Amino acid sequence: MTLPLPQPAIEAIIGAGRRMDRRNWVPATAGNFSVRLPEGRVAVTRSGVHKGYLTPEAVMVVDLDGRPEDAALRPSAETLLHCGIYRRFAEAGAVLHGHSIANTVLSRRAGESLELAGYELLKAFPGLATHDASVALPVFDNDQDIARLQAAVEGRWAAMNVVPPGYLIRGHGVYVWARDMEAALARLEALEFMLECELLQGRIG
Ligand SMILES: CSCCC(=O)C(=O)COP(=O)(O)O
Ligand SMILES: [Zn+2]
Repeated sequence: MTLPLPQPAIEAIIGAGRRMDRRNWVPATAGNFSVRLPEGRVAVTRSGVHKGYLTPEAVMVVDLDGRPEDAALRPSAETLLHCGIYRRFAEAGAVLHGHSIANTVLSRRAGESLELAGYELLKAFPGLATHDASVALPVFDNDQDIARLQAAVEGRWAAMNVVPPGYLIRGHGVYVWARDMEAALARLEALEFMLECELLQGRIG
């Protein structure tokens, strides 16, 4: 017997899409979102829909290996990246992926990581109580083979002492996670704010 998809998870995902669309972070059908459910289940957006106009039917359930409960439905093409986050970080309750202009442009110019330092909004990241700090966001080369991309992400995580709750994919977008959807949105907004600052600073020199 299949368990129901809880209404709060559906509402959190639809609300995230609307909020990110208002900021132009999910153009065309870009972006995907998920919420961890009990019993090893994950609510995730279906593939190929506009994330600013999600309906309850656009949210489905997969397991922690990305297998859909309803084989007739196609989950996000990037579901394995969401599942990788939930498998690795027990505290992760929601994952957001967006394609902003700032994260796309800056990730194309970055090396293996992008450092954000001296921003008050760094406090949106765990363990940073002051602006006098920095976060090195990992940057991964884009790859249409999502299982291979997830393997690269896991390889980098394994070599890090502290893993920041986010990363960039070059020329593609950002992934951010937190304990729940509200916290993930706050973290994403803080991160995108800092990325926009970096972009503007690059323009004015
Ligand atoms: C037109 S966006 C290309 C795919 C992508 O990067 C994305 O975020 C959306 O893919 P999904 O399968 O989740 O709709
Ligand atoms: Zn994407």
